Amino acid sequence: MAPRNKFRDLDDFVPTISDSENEVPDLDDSEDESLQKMVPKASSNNKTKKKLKEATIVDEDVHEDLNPGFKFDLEGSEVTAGFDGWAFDGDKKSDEANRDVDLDGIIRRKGGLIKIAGTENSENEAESQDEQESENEDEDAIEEESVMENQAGDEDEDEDLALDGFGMGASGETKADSEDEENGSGSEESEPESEAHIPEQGSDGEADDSEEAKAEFYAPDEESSEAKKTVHTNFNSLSLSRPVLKGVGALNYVKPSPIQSATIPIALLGKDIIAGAVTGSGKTAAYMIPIIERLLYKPAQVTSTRVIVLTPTRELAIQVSDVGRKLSRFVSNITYGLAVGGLNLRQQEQNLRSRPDVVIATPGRLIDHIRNSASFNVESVEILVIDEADRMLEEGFHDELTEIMSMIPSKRQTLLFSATMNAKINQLISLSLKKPVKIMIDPPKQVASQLTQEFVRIRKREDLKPALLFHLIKKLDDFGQKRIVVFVARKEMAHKLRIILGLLGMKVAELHGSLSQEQRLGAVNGFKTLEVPVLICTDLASRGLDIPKIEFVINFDMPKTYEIYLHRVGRTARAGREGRSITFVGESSQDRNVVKSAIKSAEENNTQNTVVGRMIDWTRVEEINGLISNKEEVIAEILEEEKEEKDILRAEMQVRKGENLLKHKAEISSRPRRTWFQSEAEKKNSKYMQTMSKNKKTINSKKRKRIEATEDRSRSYKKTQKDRSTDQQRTYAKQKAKVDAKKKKNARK
Ligand SMILES: Nc1ncnc2c1ncn2[C@@H]1O[C@H](COP(=O)(O)OP(=O)(O)OP(=O)(O)O)[C@@H](O)[C@H]1O
Repeated sequence: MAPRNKFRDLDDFVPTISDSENEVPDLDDSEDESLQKMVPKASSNNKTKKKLKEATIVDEDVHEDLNPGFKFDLEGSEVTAGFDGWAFDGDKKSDEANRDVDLDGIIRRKGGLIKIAGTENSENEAESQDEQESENEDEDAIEEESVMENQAGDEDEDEDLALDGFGMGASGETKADSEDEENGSGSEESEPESEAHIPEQGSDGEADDSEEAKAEFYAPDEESSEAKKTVHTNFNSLSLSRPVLKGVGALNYVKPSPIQSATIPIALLGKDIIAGAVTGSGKTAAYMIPIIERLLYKPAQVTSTRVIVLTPTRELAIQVSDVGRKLSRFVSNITYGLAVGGLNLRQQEQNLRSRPDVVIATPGRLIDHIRNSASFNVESVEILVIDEADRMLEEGFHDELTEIMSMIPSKRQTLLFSATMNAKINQLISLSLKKPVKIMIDPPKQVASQLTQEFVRIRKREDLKPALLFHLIKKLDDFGQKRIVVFVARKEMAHKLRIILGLLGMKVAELHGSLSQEQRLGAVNGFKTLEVPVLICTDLASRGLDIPKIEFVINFDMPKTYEIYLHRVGRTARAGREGRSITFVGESSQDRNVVKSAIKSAEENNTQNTVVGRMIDWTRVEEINGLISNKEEVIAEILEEEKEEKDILRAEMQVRKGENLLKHKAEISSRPRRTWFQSEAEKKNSKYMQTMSKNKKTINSKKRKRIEATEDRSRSYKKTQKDRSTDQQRTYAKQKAKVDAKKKKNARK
């Protein structure tokens, strides 16, 4: 029989999974549990029901399965959805719905994706891999120099890597320079995809919490220092049950990471926790292990959702569910469910109907399911985890979190995990934590110790960046055996780079918010299997992406803040492995500040030797750029062709949608309308109000009236079923005409 949890004997054991009042059951015979607590009370959650009634009713999302895929508009700034790609394939759409433009096919037709003359480094030609590697090493030796070493006497202005980090004043103040930003990516048309909302650390303008406030809010400091002091050198000493230990062992975890060692015992005690540890330090298992351990003791007969894990992105949710399933693979009766946007709503509904023990959710979709999915409820939730808590509290999830808090029982255990934890007490209060134990591992502003950080100063060669990227990828891994993640600020750039590199013979994948669910899954899975070893992504993918062995992270565009930089480079050098980041540095103060912070942090942590400058053979890069310049026209043609194909696909989709509508009209109109938490306009307003209150600015009456007017407008008119039906028929007719015209045109070609 599996060992019992030693904490059960402790006086201060606070139960969360409802085994508490009774004897500890045997693992394989949990029928002697008290049932009452697990049975949802009929009278509970009146508040929820009231809110349900009051909820705004908007259009039914009856055709979400017919999503025609993403439209890539290089002129616009369309963002369709947050990232949700992960190793999840339980939610496949029909082949018809999956049809997508074959961009690689177009690139190939235009002469790309084959090795083209002039793109190979001379040293690579007709040489064995060994020979090439040794040459690369030689060249690397020339290319790399320590940023920390003063290159006195070297007058070459471009390659002079000075003690202060490219003459950028690294050892000076890291505060934003007062001078104007003169370059950077200001020439781009649209907003960066997701960076803007991540505030600079310490720049939130809120005063630090007073000592008295902290003493009142948090558990005594001794509890957290005691937890950190007691280092568990193996999982056995954490008093976990055998099936859990087997699950941990199957993942090859030998030793608990510091955050796991400190938090697992406290979580097993049922206490609330606020935990922070650097990215890649094993936070997911730090909360999943105690959850699984506690679920072992749940009553067998009653199915109910006992644990909710909230994450900001669908990708992270899917990843957490993956880790949970793996860790509990030797536990027979733990079930998981997902409630995340972007995946098939009806399939999720079906799954949630069985009331899985653990539901991993993004906030909006969770609210949707609580309101609209028959027989799913959260009345028996006993543990709530908020992953990436800092981001959740910062990024406009406030209203959703408040709503969720009002729906789940207040008698629960709450666990907050984050890579950084800047949230102030007044932000945390709404989460109704009970004397949380605060456990912060590692100084927050630090990269993994096995990470080598390289910087390349771009100066006025912004336009050479695509060529430089190609040159670097070839140098780092000409044989496609290593995974390289490239971060860019905008999805348009990710797309364009895919085409440019494709035309130079290099197949790469893109990952950003304008892709459909299937495209994202395809990109991530192809990258995981090394089918496509280079993944170009925006910051949507910079958090939570845990793919084993990413060797290199290239920051094609410098992130806005050092915090985002930490998240990006945290994709490599995970769990004690080695990794390398290469960052292109422009001349803007923003770029300089990130370099300064990296160097300063390395100095403080005595890891100066891990920050190096990379010197570049710019002549070679210029040559590659020449090849790219010759292809401007082809690039434009590819984009045009892609757009046309997308238009056709979309139009065909509309036609099918129209046909379906007509065919299933009666059934569709008989479905109950879904209710939504907030309309888009309400959400925008709410975010605006939050920003205003955060910035402590008062809104003048004019602005307030304008906001109220928008709010009223968004609520005053709701489409009727008839309106919708007329709209759809009109669209159907239009799209059909369009498709016919296109088909005719193509036939003439
Ligand atoms: N005790 C352990 N021993 C070895 N590897 C571990 C251990 N715990 C976790 N890992 C591995 O470390 C990697 C990072 O873990 P995880 O994604 O949970 O980190 P994280 O702190 O949540 O990162 P992020 O903040 O980026 O989400 C994963 O591949 C995970 O399997």
